[in-house]
Formats: sequence, C-alpha cells, structure tokens
Amino acid sequence: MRIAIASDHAGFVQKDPLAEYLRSQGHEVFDLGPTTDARCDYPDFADKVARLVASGDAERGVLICGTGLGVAMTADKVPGVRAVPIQTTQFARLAREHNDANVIGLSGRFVSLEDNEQILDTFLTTSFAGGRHAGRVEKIMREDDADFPGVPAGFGR
Ligand SMILES: O=C(CO)[C@H](O)[C@H](O)[C@H](O)COP(=O)(O)O
Repeated sequence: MRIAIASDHAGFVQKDPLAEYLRSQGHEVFDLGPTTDARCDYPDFADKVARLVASGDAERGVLICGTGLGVAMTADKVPGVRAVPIQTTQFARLAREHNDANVIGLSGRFVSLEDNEQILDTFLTTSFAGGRHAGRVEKIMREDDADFPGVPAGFGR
C-alpha cells in the first residue's frame, strides 16, 4: 500500500521507526517530514499528508503528534479525507469497518511505539464493512449539507 507519513516535534520520535516498520511490512512510504525534532506546527505537516491522500497518490495517511488530535482535526479539513485520532486497536478496527477512515492520527507522547505498530497493523488490514455504514459515510463526505434535518425549532437564541 502507498502510505504518506508525517509528524510534528512531539510525534517525531516515532515517525522514522513507524515508517521503517511500514516498509518492513512491504508498504511504500512517503515521508513528508519533519526531518528534525525542532518545535514546529502540526497543521503544516498534517495538511501535506491529507492532500496526498485526497489526490489518490497515497492510499492511507499516518500522522503522529503529541496526542493525535490536532493532526486529525487538520487533515479532516481536506475534502476526501476521513481522519481519526486513534489510541487502541479496537478503535482502529472500527474506524476502518464503520467509518472507512483513510488517515490516522497517532499519539507519540501517550501511546508506545509497539502499541502504535499494532494499531497501524489493524488500520491497514481492516476493510470497510459497507452495508448500513455506506450511506452514513456518504453523508459525512457530502459537500452540500442541505439534506441534513437541521436543528429543531426552539433551540438556540
Ligand atoms: O498533540 C498535539 C496537537 O494535538 C501537538 O503534537 C502538541 O503536542 C501539542 O499541541 C503541544 O505542543 P507543544 O508545543 O509541544 O507544547
């Protein structure tokens, strides 16, 4: 599989080992940086990975920051991307089966390298289940929200 990977300074310690792990599993890995652990802004790197996934040049994206949260929030802004922050293999499986997630946000500060390798294994080998989930994912990806039910009258100011 073609996989784009990037981190910020907080995820840097795991980026190269995870890239190497993915290569050892036979994947083609595009490392989009950074090249040092100097403090940087995670949105700059998350955006690169998200765009490579959205274009189809990469099939999946792997992002590592301190928590996995900010990188996923950034990647989700790019149309075509479904990014999720993941800390367990169970959630990695469900993110694939139910949400067809194509970008994963990992925590370099709170989850061990070994656990993140297991999470990646699950994320990369689990298929989207389709069925009842297909229409829900289609709703996530809709650019036009006009068909959503909206907020009932009486809420808000
Ligand atoms: O987790 C993150 C964003 O969700 C980042 O990787 C940073 O760890 C977090 O923003 C803290 O930044 P700091 O400059 O390392 O304090």
